Amino acid sequence: MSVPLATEHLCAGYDKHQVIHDVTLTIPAQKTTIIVGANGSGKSTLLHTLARLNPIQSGKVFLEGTDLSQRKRRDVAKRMSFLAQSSPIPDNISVSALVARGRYPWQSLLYQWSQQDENAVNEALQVTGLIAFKDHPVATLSGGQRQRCWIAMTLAQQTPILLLDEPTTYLDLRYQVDILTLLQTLTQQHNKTVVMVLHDLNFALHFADKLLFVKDGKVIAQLDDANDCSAALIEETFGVRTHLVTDPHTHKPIVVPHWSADES
Ligand SMILES: Nc1ncnc2c1ncn2[C@@H]1O[C@H](COP(=O)(O)OP(=O)(O)OP(=O)(O)O)[C@@H](O)[C@H]1O
Repeated sequence: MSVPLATEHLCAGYDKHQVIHDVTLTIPAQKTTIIVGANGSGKSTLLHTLARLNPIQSGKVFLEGTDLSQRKRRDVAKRMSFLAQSSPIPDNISVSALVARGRYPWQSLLYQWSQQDENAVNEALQVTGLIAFKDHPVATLSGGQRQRCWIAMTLAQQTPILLLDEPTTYLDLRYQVDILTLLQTLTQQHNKTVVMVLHDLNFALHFADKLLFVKDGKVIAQLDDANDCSAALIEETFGVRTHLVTDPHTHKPIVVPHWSADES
């Protein structure tokens, strides 16, 4: 099985401003990789660069063992989908029409809308709990429901690799758990590879098979086991003092911030 995504000495950013510095990493196949780090540390820039939405300044990104920059656009879109932090909603678009946009790499002049496209859209609506809203205009939905539409669109693309930038933004606790569980099911039962940025450290520690800690544009730790996370690493990454306790059910760590200077 080839490595879905990897970087070698990757440097990336905006014009002359370098944000990502010399990052070498591998994304494991059919697992969930979660990128964590402070605001402005470069998580989104890294994810965008993996998705080829940001130019590489130096170094390389490899998609399934081949140089990403050499792959054709449509070919990349069949292998890898990307959910941005926020996107403008097209005017008057319905939920099912937005989700159907996820099918774009599979369409061509010769190959128009098919039963397979219809099934992919319905399945994506089903798993995100949106069937009842399929004919509603997206603009009339709540922030959380809209977010589920975007996730459904990403799922409808039916790619083996999914990159998601903070997919649980706006979601209440139930849908945060539901969406992260759904993404976990995709890796465990449907052979998908998921890479996402997540702000909630406890969800990250629970759901990640691999954790990437980003600080000042560098990946300062790549953990294959959440139990290798330490309060020292969290303090280095976020500048916050914490202690870790073990969840008695999952045996995974839970991060508890030190609420006052008295806690040492
Ligand atoms: N389009 C852009 N043009 C120029 N600079 C940008 C752009 N997007 C981000 N940056 C800069 O790159 C740096 C990293 O930003 P990035 O969005 O990657 O961080 P992040 O870790 O995802 O932050 P957050 O947690 O707040 O979403 C910041 O200094 C930011 O100002």
